[in-house]
Amino acid sequence: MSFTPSLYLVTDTALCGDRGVAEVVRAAVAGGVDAVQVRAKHGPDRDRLALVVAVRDVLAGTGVPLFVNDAVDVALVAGADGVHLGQSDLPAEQVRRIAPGLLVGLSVSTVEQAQRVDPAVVDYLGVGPVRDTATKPDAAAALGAEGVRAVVAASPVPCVAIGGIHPDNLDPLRGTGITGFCVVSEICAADDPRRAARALRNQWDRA
Ligand SMILES: Cc1ncc(COP(=O)(O)OP(=O)(O)O)c(N)n1
Ligand SMILES: Cc1nc(C(=O)O)sc1CCOP(=O)(O)O
Ligand SMILES: [Mg+2]
Repeated sequence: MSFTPSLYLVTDTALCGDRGVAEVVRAAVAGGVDAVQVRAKHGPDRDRLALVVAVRDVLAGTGVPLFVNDAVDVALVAGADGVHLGQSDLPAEQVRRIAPGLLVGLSVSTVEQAQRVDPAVVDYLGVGPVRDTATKPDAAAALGAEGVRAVVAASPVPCVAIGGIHPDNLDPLRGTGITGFCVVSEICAADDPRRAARALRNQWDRA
């Protein structure tokens, strides 16, 4: 299956606040989000699993695929659709071997990393960061739109851009070859996540 989302939400539990991640996801999907990744970097696996299951239940019947950040075991136990791996996470080859039913996403921030991707084991790339972002202080150097274009050109699989993407800097990403883009804070920290998602989706679809 080819994974080519337009608007991919990556969750941040703290930014979602008292509303909870699952309710923010529900609103964001109503606004046009077409892929979701649960990214919970802190806390016990039991809590991570409960969060993924809650989001899975919100997404049931919507057709929106669910990814889990980093944790292949949690993705399998929760019945998620895929896992997103970074350059320091488990190698994609091994993950594909032990979990052939999961979609696999991989983070890249250089042309060389994209050139090394095996399309038999990786389904899509997260290319970033586009801009510096407080959401991931340990991200690589910002690529800008031209950097994203170069990485996408080197990739054998579909790419989404990530990192510091907001309405005021989205348009330059058009024409870089990405199929879509990811946001965390623009939706998770929004007063109205549905409206924020709808605005991003309309802006992107207005190609
Ligand atoms: C779609 C997408 N792209 C990139 C990332 C970043 O993954 P990683 O480099 O492993 O960093 P953490 O998210 O684990 O801090 C992502 N999560 N999703
Ligand atoms: C999770 C993540 N990965 C990145 C990468 O560059 O790989 S940047 C990032 C955080 C993106 O958050 P925001 O939309 O709030 O800037
Ligand atoms: Mg990771």
